[in-house]
Amino acid sequence: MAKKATKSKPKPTKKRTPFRLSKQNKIILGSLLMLFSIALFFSFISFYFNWQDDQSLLSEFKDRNELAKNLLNKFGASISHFFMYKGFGVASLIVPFLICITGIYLFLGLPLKALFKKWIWGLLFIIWISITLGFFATSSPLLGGLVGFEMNDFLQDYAGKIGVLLLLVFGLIFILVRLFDVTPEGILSFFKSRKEAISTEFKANQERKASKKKEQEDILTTSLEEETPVILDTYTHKTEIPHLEKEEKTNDFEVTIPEPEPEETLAMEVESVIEEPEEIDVLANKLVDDFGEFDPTLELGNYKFPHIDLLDQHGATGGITINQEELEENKNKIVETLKNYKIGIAQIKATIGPTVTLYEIVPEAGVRISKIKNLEDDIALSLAALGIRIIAPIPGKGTIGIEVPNKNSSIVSMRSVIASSKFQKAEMELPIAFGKTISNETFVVDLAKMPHLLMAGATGQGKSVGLNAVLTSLLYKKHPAEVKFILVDPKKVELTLYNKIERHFLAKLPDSEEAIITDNTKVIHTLNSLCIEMDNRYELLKLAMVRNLKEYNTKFKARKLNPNDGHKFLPYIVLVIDEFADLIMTAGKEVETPVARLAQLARAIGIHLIIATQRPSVNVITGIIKANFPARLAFRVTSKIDSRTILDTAGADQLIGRGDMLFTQGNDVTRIQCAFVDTPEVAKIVEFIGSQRAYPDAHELPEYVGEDSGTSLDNNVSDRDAKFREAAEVIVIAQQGSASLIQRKLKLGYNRAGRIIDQLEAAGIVGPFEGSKARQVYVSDMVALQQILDNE
Ligand SMILES: Nc1ncnc2c1ncn2[C@@H]1O[C@H](COP(=O)(O)OP(=O)(O)OP(=O)(O)O)[C@@H](O)[C@H]1O
Repeated sequence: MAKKATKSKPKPTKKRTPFRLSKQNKIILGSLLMLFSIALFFSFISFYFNWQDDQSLLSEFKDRNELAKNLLNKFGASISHFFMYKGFGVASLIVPFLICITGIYLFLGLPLKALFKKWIWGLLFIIWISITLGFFATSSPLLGGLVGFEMNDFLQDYAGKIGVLLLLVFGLIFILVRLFDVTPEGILSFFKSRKEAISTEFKANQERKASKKKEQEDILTTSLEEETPVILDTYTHKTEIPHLEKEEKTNDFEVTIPEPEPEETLAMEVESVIEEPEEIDVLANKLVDDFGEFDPTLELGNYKFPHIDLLDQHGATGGITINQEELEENKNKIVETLKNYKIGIAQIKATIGPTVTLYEIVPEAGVRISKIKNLEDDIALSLAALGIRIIAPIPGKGTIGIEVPNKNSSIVSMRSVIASSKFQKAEMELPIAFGKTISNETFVVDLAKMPHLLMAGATGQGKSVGLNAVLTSLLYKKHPAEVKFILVDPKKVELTLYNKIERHFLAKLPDSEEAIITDNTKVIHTLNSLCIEMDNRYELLKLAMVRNLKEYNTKFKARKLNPNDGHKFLPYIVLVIDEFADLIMTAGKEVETPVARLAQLARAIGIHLIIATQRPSVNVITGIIKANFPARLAFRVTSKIDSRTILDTAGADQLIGRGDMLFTQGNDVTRIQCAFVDTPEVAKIVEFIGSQRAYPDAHELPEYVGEDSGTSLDNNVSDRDAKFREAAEVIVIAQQGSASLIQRKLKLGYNRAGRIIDQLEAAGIVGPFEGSKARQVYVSDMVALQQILDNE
């Protein structure tokens, strides 16, 4: 049975492709047709000049002594006679053209479907030309050929000369309109443009003549006048400052797909799959053809990215200076200290970083690593230095690392990391240049991949500078259309500078005056509003059938999403909270819950959180928050416990401060010297951006109506929105209680739709807010809804 089934399988495919040609055969046939078309063309042309001489030879085709004058001899004479004389006359020249195109299609393996249309049009054209020439050129029958002559004769017998003429005119109009898309407007505009071209040409001619005349006059007058000294204005003011251009993304590597070698033994033909384009794709492609891809940056098309000269060098021009003496001294001390504890060293190597030097040691065989680790304090004591960190062993290297602070640390300027090719060429969604690692490499990470960042550090250790470095990195790489910041600054002083870029880069609640949030209740509203934004975005992603913001925006740019359905380009949103401890202390769960929700869910929809705190204690960085912030950044903290809370390991207590930090995104901990960007530099950058043309307002977040406002459950029939009933019907029909559904179907703004949904909740038609899920609909059908509304 099974055998039978497998045997009968290939039959249908065999039936479907009876005339399929292999690739090689297509090439052979294609080239044959192309050559044949060339032969035809030449014989047709030469037939036109020699037909009278050659005509008598046609009956003596087999006689080898008789030669024709046609370029392709008797073959040319015969075939041309057939096409030109007995066929369509001059119009036959289209035949080699059609054969040549067919040959090219076969040769290149192009789909033959399009060819069919060409042949139909070609044949129509041949017939029309032949009849037309037959009609007009009656004295020279070779122009219209026998077909043209006979057809004319035939048609004129029935429709008369005028009838045939009108028929030919109709044929011409048909061909022009259908084949060449000629329209009356097109003809008019063509003549208009010609007229303009002629008149401008005429004007230019006139001007040229006039200037020539003037020149000649000038020469005459200057030769008569006395020579006067000419004062040249040689002072030119250079205003251009070199700009740090946004790098164009290039794809560096090529992927070559090797052609499969033809199999000799068993050749199998694979039918080329022609994917049927979806209706939406066809429309999107047409839109993209007509208007190009959607460009979110177009509204601020003239926006200039800040240039590198806005940042200072901070004296760090020549990189790191190596102090050989210090190196030798430290090495000797390490060797000696370890010797005191009977630990022998087989090898030692130093890597000099901007603030710290890493001594990598390979201990002699048999030495226990834990023994070295326990000597941390003793080594620090003997080196008489703060901030010694022992990494035993260095992951992936099999050595033990001892990090010793340099006596003279060098500042890593923000300028140097922004200018580094690593940052400039970073193909990341939200690239952040934190600073330099111990091996002096610029450290760049993608915030979109983190996807949230927790920062901690005791006061004065460089947190604010770190935050500024993050914001500066993004300002240098992103257009205002691509990213929006929400800045929360309970300290009220650290982030105020960014007020200047409110209408470029900041997002705020509707009706709120200050874009930088300093008030705790506003923080709660903003966080909840962000949760609403998150739900809305998820809804949009669901509608667009994509999994994340990047895919969504790509689809939107390709015009595959209709803005009338509520779709729009979605910028990344980066929420920065400068002092989280303060918020948690005052607002507790009210802040913790939305932060945790956002941290858990917001990664796919482009909302990223950066939270900084001075006090990394467990009641501030709670378990639920910690679990959702895999990327952590620790500046110097005061105790081992704090270091454990933030990094899950000790080490941050051993840092030396002033931007010395540890970064982890999971397992490995990297020591980085944070890039230094001073307040005046930030001021210059925001001034540069702020002075440019901006959006009319800051990016608006969805409105959040707090529970305290009391409007949510006010079931007052007279206060209801005019669209309440319609909205209720939409919700009941769709059985889905979402504000965005009302928004889309009734074309309302978000706030109004939100209010209606609250009124629907108050009327008992939908259930309460359930986070990212749509509200439950309590009314099952329209009859029940009618009853409820009538009884009110
Ligand atoms: N990356 C750095 N390189 C060099 N110096 C730095 C760096 N970061 C910070 N500093 C120095 O440390 C000082 C304090 O830094 P910063 O204001 O960022 O601390 P902070 O942690 O934000 O303090 P607070 O929590 O009190 O606001 C700076 O004024 C600067 O002199």
